[in-house]
Amino acid sequence: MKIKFYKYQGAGNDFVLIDHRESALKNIDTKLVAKLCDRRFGIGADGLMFLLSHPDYDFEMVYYNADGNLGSMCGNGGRCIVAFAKHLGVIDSETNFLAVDGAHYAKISAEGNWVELQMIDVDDIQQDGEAFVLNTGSPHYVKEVSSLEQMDVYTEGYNIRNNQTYQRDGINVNFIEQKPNHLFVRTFERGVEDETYACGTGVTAVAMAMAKKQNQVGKIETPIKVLGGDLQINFNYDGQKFTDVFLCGPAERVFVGEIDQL
Ligand SMILES: N[C@H](CCC[C@H](N)C(=O)O)C(=O)O
Repeated sequence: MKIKFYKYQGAGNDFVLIDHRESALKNIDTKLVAKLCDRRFGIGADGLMFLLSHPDYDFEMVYYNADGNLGSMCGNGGRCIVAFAKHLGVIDSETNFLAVDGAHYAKISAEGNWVELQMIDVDDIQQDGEAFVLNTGSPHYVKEVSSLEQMDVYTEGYNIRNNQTYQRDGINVNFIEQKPNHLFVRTFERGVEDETYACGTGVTAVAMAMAKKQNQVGKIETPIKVLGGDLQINFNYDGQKFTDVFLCGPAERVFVGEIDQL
């Protein structure tokens, strides 16, 4: 049986997308998803998503990490699946859809390549030494560093993700460097177990941690550069809680193909 798939990327975080409304793929297991995401033996992606229909929402997003396991929320994946839903004609310029961490509202540009995705409210930021730890739909560790361009993000990120505190459940590890007009961020992703070019829930966590660290309150807009491009985080912060959180950035359909051997 041939299964049609779409490849999308958002700031270089790349995904395989499958329209599962007609239930195309049966027997989805870890091995199959991991193979489809493999960059040598499969299509290649940081994650794989199914778009499903849902009685109360425009659609439902089901996200798997590249290792084949179900993931927690993926912000860039969420932006890409909104672009996919528009391409399929499931939505037009805005949507309410369901993901693993609950309902999400999003807006998409008329051209279909710029998505502003509302993320969950956050009111709990912990500290681990100098670093901040928070959950923006996925768990994140956020640490400020210097000379981030030269840093060995794989090794440093791997060591934190696999230390005694985080080894069991895993964590996504984000390193930040303050630049004059933006934050530069690099992320080691759980579930990919490698550095990716962008992480949406990660840059959301970064913007929140920095606002808290710098005692900023009010309506805050944070421009962020990642390896794969530019993202922006907007939210309100009253010193306790982050609300009206939006992850804004590009989402591009790269190619369409067929999986013909499963
Ligand atoms: N790339 C994603 C994060 C995926 C979450 C995953 N790595 C996990 O912790 O399950 C993002 O844009 O937010």
